[in-house]
Amino acid sequence: EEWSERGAAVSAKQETDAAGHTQTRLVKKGVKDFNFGRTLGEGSYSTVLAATDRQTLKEYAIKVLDKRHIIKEKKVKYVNIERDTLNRLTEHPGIVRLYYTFQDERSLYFVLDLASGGELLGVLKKMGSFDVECTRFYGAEILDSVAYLHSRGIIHRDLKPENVLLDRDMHVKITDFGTAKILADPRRSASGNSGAPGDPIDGAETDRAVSFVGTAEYVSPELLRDKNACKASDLWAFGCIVYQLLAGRPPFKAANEYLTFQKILALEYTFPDGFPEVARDLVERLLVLEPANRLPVEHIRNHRFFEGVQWGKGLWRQKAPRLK
Ligand SMILES: Nc1ncnc2c1ncn2[C@@H]1O[C@H](COP(=O)(O)OP(=O)(O)OP(=O)(O)O)[C@@H](O)[C@H]1O
Ligand SMILES: O=C(O)[C@@H]1CCC(=O)N(CCc2ccc(Cl)cc2)[C@H]1c1ccccc1Cl
Repeated sequence: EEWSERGAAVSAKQETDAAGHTQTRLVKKGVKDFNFGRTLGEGSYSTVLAATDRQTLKEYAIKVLDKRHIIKEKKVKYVNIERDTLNRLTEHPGIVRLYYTFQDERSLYFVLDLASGGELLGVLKKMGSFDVECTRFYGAEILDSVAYLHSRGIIHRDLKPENVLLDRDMHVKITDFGTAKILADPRRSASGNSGAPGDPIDGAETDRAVSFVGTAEYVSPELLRDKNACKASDLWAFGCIVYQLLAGRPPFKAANEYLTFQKILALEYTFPDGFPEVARDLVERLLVLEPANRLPVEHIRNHRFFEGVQWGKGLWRQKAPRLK
């Protein structure tokens, strides 16, 4: 049988010797336990391959990182953040799950859920834009997943349609946690900050210059202004995504990053004609400059736009709406 502790899974091999005594040897999974298939995609420091476990025939996505490249690019911190974050996010259907990690002399391997439906961005580009029903479904699954991240003290910090993957049943699988922020555990940190919206994040990062800013179109004003990300920063990005699904483009987009940042800080965006009123009200309550004044998760769940959505397990068991 297999069991995994702290993201490292070992499998037990039963062996019986000549005298009929059985031995249980603990064996860590490795490259040889998989048949590697097609390349699913490339990152700046990674290659993601489809792979099949040779014993269980289960399919995975295996993210392979070249150690030399990571060290040269000084990205070791991101690797450890990705591992620590994924190890904390173990039981939500909307988050790409890490089954185990292993390494060889050249590479690091993350064995992850296979999201064979590709990126939400790709689907959106093909459709142009989503109707209200599809936006409601994908918005609800993304929100439910973000609520889980926040409940585990994690801020994603780079939510965007590229990082919302889809599994084979077209349900959401959020990925890309190397740039996430793990809030100090309120029970442990002296500051006892609860990571409430607008609260500065735990001491570690605020002392140093913030090492990371998300993707221009989805960056929150507080990150641009005070270099501080908080849980409400993910809700800003969520507002941008809901807008983008319905409008077919993000609310803040300019010829270059600097002009995009200026639009964000000035809250300079408009709704296209025909943008559904009920969605407009929701977006206007999320794209608010002051993080503490953004609609919190529980109020978003109860917003008219999500009327009729079954939150909880029901959301993840229903069939994804046909994209039309
Ligand atoms: N679990 C997965 N299942 C299927 N495809 C995946 C999975 N994880 C990543 N991919 C695909 O592989 C590609 C590389 O992903 P990866 O997370 O390694 O890098 P990235 O975050 O996209 O790039 P960067 O590191 O530059 O931000 C992405 O385009 C993504 O669509
Ligand atoms: O936490 C873990 O899962 C182990 C712990 C033991 C270990 O040595 N590593 C690798 C640490 C590491 C990180 C970056 C580079 Cl470039 C090299 C090694 C960790 C690791 C192994 C495989 C894949 C990812 C990681 Cl972080």
